[in-house]
Amino acid sequence: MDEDKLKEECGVMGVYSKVQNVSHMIYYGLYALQHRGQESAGIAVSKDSKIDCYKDMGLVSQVFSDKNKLERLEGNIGVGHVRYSTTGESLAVNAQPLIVKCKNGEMALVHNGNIVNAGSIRKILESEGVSFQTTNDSEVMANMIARYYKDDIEKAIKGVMEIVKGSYALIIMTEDKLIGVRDNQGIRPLCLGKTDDGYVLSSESCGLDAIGAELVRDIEPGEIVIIDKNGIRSIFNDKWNRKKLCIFEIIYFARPDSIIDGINVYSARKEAGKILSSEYPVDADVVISVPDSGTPAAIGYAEESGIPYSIGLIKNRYIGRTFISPNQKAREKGVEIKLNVIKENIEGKRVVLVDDSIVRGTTSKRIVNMLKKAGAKEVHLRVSSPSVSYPCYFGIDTPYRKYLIGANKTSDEICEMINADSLGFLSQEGLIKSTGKSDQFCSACFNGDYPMEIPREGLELDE
Ligand SMILES: O=P(O)(O)OC[C@H]1O[C@H](OP(=O)(O)OP(=O)(O)O)[C@H](O)[C@@H]1O
Ligand SMILES: NC(=O)CC[C@H](N)C(=O)O
Ligand SMILES: [Mg+2]
Repeated sequence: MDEDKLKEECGVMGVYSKVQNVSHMIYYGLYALQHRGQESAGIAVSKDSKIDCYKDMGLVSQVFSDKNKLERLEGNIGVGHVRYSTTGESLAVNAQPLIVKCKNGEMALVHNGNIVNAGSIRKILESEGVSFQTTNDSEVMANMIARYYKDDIEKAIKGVMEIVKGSYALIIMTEDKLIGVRDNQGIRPLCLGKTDDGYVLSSESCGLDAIGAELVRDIEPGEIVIIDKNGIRSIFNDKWNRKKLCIFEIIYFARPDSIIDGINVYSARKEAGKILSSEYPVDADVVISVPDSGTPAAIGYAEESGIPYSIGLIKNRYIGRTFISPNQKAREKGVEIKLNVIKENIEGKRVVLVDDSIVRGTTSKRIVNMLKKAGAKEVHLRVSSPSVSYPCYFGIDTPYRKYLIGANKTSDEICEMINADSLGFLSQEGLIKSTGKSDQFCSACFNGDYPMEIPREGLELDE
């Protein structure tokens, strides 16, 4: 894993229509899911037993800037992907959808998640004569499904689900079917929507909203949902379906206008801010957020504490969500380009600064100093999640453990390092409470309690 990356995800989208071409719908859906991955984008459609695909490096709008590329993708079933790599470099060859040969011709697959035993499965498949076009883990799943696809694809998928370890929200397209799959613990999200003439699968419900589809429900852990000309049906790989949704989806990844597993992301973030205020109250004059993802929690903190909310930092909207830079110095400069202070709102004031998470500490260190330089009298940092102390092996590109500030420093040490007047992290109990659900989450980044055993090869990420 590249030590300079922050963290993101991948977004998947699939549309089945009885009557119309779907590439435009997938395009707009991916546009809404852009925050989940900014490295590459692609769309594949199926028509007359033939799959057409276009993918490249860049944002959705850049990859499809020439609208002819979209026009040429004709078909009434389609899948799309926005990628942030976890396994396999960030190269065009690793962009998705992946197209592989199978029983009746071809199938396309898009994947969000990370397979922790992909390396050993890959070796077995290679020894059986399977050749790979990419270095990513998603192709291991695609090739395995294709290989076991003898009579029906559902059986093949079920078989693969028993062997593959890790997290996956998959959408698979064959010549006549659109299939959604969620891993046995539902670590990564996937939801189902309905249009007038068909169905949609999307990583988040904001992808459905973008194309006017109605949210029907979330795909269950271990569920395989099959959409074809006969309608929709599901089968279950019910071996271990114990829900373990990635809590970081709720804290940071997902868009606040999404609903995931029945959790309204905006409300959960706001509630986290309220709980944070009761866990770590402070006398102050103003509450400000670190935009964008810290804003709902800051509003909650202000509401609960009675301290007025104001805008203290402006984010340059032309800078991507996660600022990726070649080295730490550039990354620190990056925070200054990305965020700037509104001096009159903080000058001479005791400021409560609310962010959703601290990973390396780059953002908070820089911002506290920016605020002090601009005249803030005191800066009290409040973080609406616990301290990130363990790496993720299931799709979140958190850095090596040695770069995780929470793995190496106590809260007091972090406070001193970032030059804040006080620091408070939301408790794990407070975080779970903010979701309004019982504990059905993977919170391994905070407590090291991983949802499955991680094979030796998976741990290589942390070496
Ligand atoms: O401690 P650090 O390593 O600096 O990482 C934590 C920061 O990164 C994320 O924001 P990001 O800039 O990725 O996106 P956002 O604009 O959506 O908040 C997160 O919201 C924190 O602000
Ligand atoms: N972030 C993701 O979900 C990435 C999917 C897949 N592991 C890849 O590297 O392409
Ligand atoms: Mg942020």
